[in-house]
Amino acid sequence: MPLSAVPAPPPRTDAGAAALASLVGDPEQAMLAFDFDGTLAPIIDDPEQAHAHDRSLAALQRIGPCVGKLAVITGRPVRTALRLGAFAERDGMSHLTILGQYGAERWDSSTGDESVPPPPEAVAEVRAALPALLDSMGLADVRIEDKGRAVVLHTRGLPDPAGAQALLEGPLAELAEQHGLAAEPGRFVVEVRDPSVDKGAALRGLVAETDVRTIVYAGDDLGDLPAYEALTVMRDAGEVEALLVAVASDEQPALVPRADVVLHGPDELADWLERLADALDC
Ligand SMILES: O=P(O)(O)OC[C@H]1O[C@H](O[C@H]2O[C@H](CO)[C@@H](O)[C@H](O)[C@H]2O)[C@H](O)[C@@H](O)[C@@H]1O
Repeated sequence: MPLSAVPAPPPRTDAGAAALASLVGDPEQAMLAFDFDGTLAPIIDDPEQAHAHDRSLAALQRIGPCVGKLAVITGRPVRTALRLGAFAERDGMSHLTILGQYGAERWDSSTGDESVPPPPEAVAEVRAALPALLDSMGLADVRIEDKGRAVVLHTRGLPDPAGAQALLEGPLAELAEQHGLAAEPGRFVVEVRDPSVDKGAALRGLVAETDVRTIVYAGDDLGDLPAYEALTVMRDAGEVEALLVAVASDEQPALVPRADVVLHGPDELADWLERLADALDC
């Protein structure tokens, strides 16, 4: 692959460079998979107002027809991801699968079919207990996002978001455990949900059914670590080539040491995707 065909910055690992060469050399055998918030969509205070980055979407519309698979693997419900990314209305996305709520939900652009199983009753029980708990902790201003299968407590926008999150983690873990759920931390959020689904299993399932050889995965937060882990295991076993992209932030550096390519925020991901579209000549 000529140097000019490598989207900058080049991978800092040999395994990442090999995966990028495979992607550019044989895009039909490749899957590009993305987290949504903090990766495709810039982080903002109100989760209802988040939107996918225009330039990333435009680049993906160019890239989509050239590759075997596009995927969005997100903590968002699929219907929310569809609304915030307007994925169903876009050209070039005929190979897109959205796996929502960490893989519990699914939508495929090729058929328009969506699978949204009913939420566990335990989540509604936790949701009902939250106002009293937050009141008792002096944290009544915490934003509650009810996703049906999960409930998310947001501390972004509070005067001390990190302090409020630290205060919440213990009591929420206890409440979640009482209901057979788990409290998972993220970027100024704690999410109470069923821990039996994760992005690693979701990604593995999609790889198994699509027969792709090269996978790119881009993420920014702790919920993306299982996808990194799954790809690392598959790569080390020689099953796939994998390129791990970290969309890094001061808030969450956990993915950086494990990434092949480190980008700083969704704007830099948009730049990288535009260069990739040029390299693929799509
Ligand atoms: O898997 P993802 O697509 O990254 O979804 C994970 C969670 O992201 C959302 O929260 C994050 O984005 C918000 C909007 O920018 C921001 O306010 C918050 O601080 C971030 O943590 C979302 O609201 C959650 O439901 C997702 O679980």
